[in-house]
Amino acid sequence: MSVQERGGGWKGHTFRNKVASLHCPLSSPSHSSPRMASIIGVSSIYQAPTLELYQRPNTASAPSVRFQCLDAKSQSQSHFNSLLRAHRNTTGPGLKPTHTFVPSAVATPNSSLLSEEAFQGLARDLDQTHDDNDFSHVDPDELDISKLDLPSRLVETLHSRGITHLFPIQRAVLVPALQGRDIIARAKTGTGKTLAFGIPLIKGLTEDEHAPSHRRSGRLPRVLVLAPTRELAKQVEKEIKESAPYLNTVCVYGGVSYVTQQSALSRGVDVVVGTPGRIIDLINGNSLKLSEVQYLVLDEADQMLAVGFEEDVEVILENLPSQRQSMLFSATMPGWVKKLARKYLDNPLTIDLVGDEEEKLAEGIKLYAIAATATSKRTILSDLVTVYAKGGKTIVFTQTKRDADEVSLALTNSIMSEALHGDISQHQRERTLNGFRQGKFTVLVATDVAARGLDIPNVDLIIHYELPNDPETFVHRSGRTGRAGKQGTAILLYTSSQRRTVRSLERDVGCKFEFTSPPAMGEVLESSAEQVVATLNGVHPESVQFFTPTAQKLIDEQGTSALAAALAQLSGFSRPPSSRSLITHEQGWITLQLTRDSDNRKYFSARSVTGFLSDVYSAAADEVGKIHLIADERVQGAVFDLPEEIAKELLNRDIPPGNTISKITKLPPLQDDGPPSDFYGRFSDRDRSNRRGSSSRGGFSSRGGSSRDRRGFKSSRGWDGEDSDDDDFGDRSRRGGRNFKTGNSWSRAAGKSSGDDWLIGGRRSSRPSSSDRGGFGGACFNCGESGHRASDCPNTSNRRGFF
Ligand SMILES: Nc1ncnc2c1ncn2[C@@H]1O[C@H](COP(=O)(O)OP(=O)(O)OP(=O)(O)O)[C@@H](O)[C@H]1O
Repeated sequence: MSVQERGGGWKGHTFRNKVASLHCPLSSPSHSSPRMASIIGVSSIYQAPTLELYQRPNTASAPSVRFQCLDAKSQSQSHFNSLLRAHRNTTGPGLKPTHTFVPSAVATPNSSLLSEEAFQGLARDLDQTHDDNDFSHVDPDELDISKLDLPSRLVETLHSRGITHLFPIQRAVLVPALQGRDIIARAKTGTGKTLAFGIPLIKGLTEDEHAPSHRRSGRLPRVLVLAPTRELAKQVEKEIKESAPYLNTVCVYGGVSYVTQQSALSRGVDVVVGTPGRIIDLINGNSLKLSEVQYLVLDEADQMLAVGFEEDVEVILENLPSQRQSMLFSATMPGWVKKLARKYLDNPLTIDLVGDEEEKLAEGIKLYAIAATATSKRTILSDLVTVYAKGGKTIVFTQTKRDADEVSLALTNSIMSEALHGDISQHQRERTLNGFRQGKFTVLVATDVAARGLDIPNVDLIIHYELPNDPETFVHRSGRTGRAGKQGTAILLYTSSQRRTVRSLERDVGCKFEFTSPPAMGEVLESSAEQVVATLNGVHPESVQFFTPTAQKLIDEQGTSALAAALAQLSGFSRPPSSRSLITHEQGWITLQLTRDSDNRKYFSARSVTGFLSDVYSAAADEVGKIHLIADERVQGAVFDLPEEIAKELLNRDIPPGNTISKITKLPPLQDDGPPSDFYGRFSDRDRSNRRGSSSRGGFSSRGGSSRDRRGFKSSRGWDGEDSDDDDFGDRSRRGGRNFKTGNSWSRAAGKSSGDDWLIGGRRSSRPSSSDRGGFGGACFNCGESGHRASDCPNTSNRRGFF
């Protein structure tokens, strides 16, 4: 412990290796200004900052500061008080408090608390005190829930759930919440926000519990938690119930009968968790009375806005007693949430564990980006699951309900999978989520309604089957893995015309993707075999005995190939995997590479490839699929797809000298995107919705409201028409609430409508093929001009000897 005197004031206290730095001297005579004394850092959250300005008698200047430490542990408090006494002794006796203020504080990601004034003052004042702000070492005792004076029943149940130490957001919220402060908080996904408000609420209710009025039947709720979706509400209920089974917690949400909820409420309740729509219905039906609510929690407040609950939320808040404590959790702070905080929260403390930190994702999530086309996505999906999830749980996010159904159906051939979206009945959703939680199936294909808040333990892999609507959605989707400090993987599938959007996503989210290719067949086979081997451990020893004699016989006869055959059969590869394009991943295609000697300075384009093919083997020119130029200035070359049989034949043909053609197993770096539109026949998303018979809405819809995202794009989901899943997970749509849809503009900006790769000479080309036209569509391989083959090249002077 040290007190440093500098220049008539004091600069900082080191307290049990942590720093409570108080910035003095207070040079301004106007000591009523909070700016005069700023707490620049408090390492222990137990030292909730109350700042008192002291005025020396008979002097108009140099007021002193007292920093009051409100600590859960009296020992710490008394230590700190002696520190303050020491300080007072150095500055003289007779100080009188003139002004007390409790600064709004902001907890930084390293879990220190900084006053807002201090934040502002930091840039101005922080000079040589950097070392003082190293808060990295936190006394483990401060996190140990058995040492925090929590009710023993709560500690026991938390322990039985494997929860022994607080997570940072819980640590940061606990003391101010116990002091009764209103709180606005934000932390990364999966970091334990539910218990951050849950633990102080449960403590408050548990201590009250012995009051007779709090045990009587028919008692009114003292806690109200508002959640934007039914699933989130149920999850909060589950977390509170599991942590405090002795309290009566009731969850109310739409889509199910009122009767059960009404009778649960009438029996007496401590905590009500629910979606705003159903809560209002129950208030109107006189089944829910909020007159005794002491604690309000608004979970995922910004999502309330996104799903159109803002009016309902305000109506509910108007109905609450004004004497209450409120906590608001929100990932972002749109205007409405700020307004809500100003109007309904009392001098809230802001606890922000994300701050300006660039990386908005929880640590431990490894990110990959893989280029794919609409067609190839389907083909590679099961390979991605096989290789990256390794038999664990995967959530695949689609934009539309229809895609969720279709993708799930397509996957079911190889991997057990279920869809989850707003068109599925509430009961079925619950069955699906329970089945997924329990591992009855391993792949959940969901629309964005499942992105926020859902806590499914041990999800190993997230696949963004389509680009998310906005960076926040990306963070929330990805945050379904890597929860509670675990590791996870998220893969973003994008079309080549979306590459720039992927780069913007990196900037916006502050993350880095590893750009990689879909798994090669060898990796898929290897992972499949590993997973099959892992399942062998689950075979009962008695069953093994039955098969041992046959196994022995097979090994004697065939050696290891017998076991290999069994593994191949169990992996679903009883037949060898057919060849697959490296570009589109379609089966039955082979990707070849053509390179031209670098001393040949002629212009090389995709048309040069078709020209080459028609000269060497015209069937290949007719059948060629995608062509991509190699992105290496030193190499004149391209990769292209051919049907398997044609490719084999081409490889047997003689080719002009100076050229090399080969089958490749890995793509070289390819030149970046072509035009951002696909005029070669893949359905753009707009086309796709028309194809499905969706009534085109003739542009972007915002159904009852519009807002702008931070790029200034008008919010709407645009193309998805009625198929988009704008969350029926709450009760909003039934109540006719306004439906703000954020951000599809972002994916529009992402080139969502444009879709496919640059395709020249493609077999899906809407342009007539060379045979249709009876002419030649490629460029002459000799002179580079279109309309003729190299063999017919009129530019004889340019003709190479070969022809
Ligand atoms: N202190 C703790 N120790 C161990 N596990 C914890 C602790 N606190 C919470 N958990 C577990 O961590 C998981 C994630 O918690 P929670 O769902 O509250 O996260 P969240 O921050 O609300 O996430 P999201 O932003 O995605 O909604 C839950 O399974 C929860 O039981």
